[in-house]
Amino acid sequence: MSKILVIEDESAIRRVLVRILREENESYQVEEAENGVEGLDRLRKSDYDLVLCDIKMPRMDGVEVLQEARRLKPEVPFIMISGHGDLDTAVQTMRLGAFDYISKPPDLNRLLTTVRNALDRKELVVANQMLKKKVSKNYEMIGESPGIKNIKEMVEKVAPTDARVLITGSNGTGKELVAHWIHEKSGRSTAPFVEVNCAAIPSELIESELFGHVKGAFTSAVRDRAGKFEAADKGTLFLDEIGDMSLSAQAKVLRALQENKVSRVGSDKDIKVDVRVVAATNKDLQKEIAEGRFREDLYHRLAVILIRVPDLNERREDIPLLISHFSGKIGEEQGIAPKPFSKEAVALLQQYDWTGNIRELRNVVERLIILGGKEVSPEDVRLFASK
Ligand SMILES: Nc1ncnc2c1ncn2[C@@H]1O[C@H](COP(=O)(O)OP(=O)(O)OP(=O)(O)O)[C@@H](O)[C@H]1O
Repeated sequence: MSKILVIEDESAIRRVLVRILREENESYQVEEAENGVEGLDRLRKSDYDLVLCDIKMPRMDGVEVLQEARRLKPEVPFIMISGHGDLDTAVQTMRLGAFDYISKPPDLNRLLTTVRNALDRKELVVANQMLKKKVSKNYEMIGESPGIKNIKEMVEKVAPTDARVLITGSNGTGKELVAHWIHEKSGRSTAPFVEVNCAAIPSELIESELFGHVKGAFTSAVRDRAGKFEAADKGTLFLDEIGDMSLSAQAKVLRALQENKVSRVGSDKDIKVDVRVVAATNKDLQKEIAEGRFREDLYHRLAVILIRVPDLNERREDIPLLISHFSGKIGEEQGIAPKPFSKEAVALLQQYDWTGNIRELRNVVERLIILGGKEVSPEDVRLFASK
């Protein structure tokens, strides 16, 4: 069902529009308003999939209605109805965000095609928004501590730029989460987020993984293959555990960053790439540089912006929020209601030594949900939360 609102002061035209729409499709639920003020009022109180709005009306004209509606409900498409003499205004309304305009007296075919197109677009916009919400919910960053607030502020500022970011912190502190966030909040969010765990790939394969290879470049290269830099074109490449990358791969990454070009292993053809690199490490890269294991020039290329994710032990005030967040999530995954934790149990968990590891905390919460009583008690924590 599609809910359509017709805002038109001339009753004859309003009636024609309403009738045409109702006859066209039984699933169109059409409502009417006889002036802009009433139209906006309806728009405030109810959700519509489409608005048809006259431009010239007494009290409040169509342009004003459109502007206010863009503020209130920007996802609702507007089709403007223009009479003699306001064609220029009709064109202008497109710049203000109107989907399209039709002229009076309305041409039946044009009207119905425009209505269908606008409704299709609305569906797409809504589906897209839902998808985005789902994604950003998955990467929700829980915490109200100054450390987390600071990271959220930095992400807001840094994400829309193309600046490279180096994220540091111990294991399981949430570095990958921060990288996802930077991508989601950037202009690159519709392009891929590609992750490479540099520590998990044997050093002899890392170059081919990152840059691809051509057939015959080495024994197992039986066909041409694109690397992760190419896969991340227009998007974000997340180089996790960058401190574990071999020196020869580092040299190639440096070149890719300097020239925005890569070449596949075994080929000297350059391929242009547009990639934002976000890297992460749990190592002290200054120490790695001092000991000759990490290139200083690469460090400076990567660490334009530095984000340090604090250990959980440095932000214990976030532990109760994380416990209830994980309890809800685990309940959702297992199709059960979230299990309550007693205040004392939470307080006890808050004192544990977690170093940085949020993953560890999640595991403990899961264990307590499975093994603990109806309400998780300090006794349960003592029994089951040992690491
Ligand atoms: N602030 C947070 N709020 C909610 N969940 C979090 C938060 N930080 C981390 N997590 C969750 O904890 C787990 C570990 O986080 P993540 O993988 O981002 O850490 P990491 O620092 O990249 O780990 P590693 O060093 O092992 O690569 C993930 O499941 C992540 O969703």
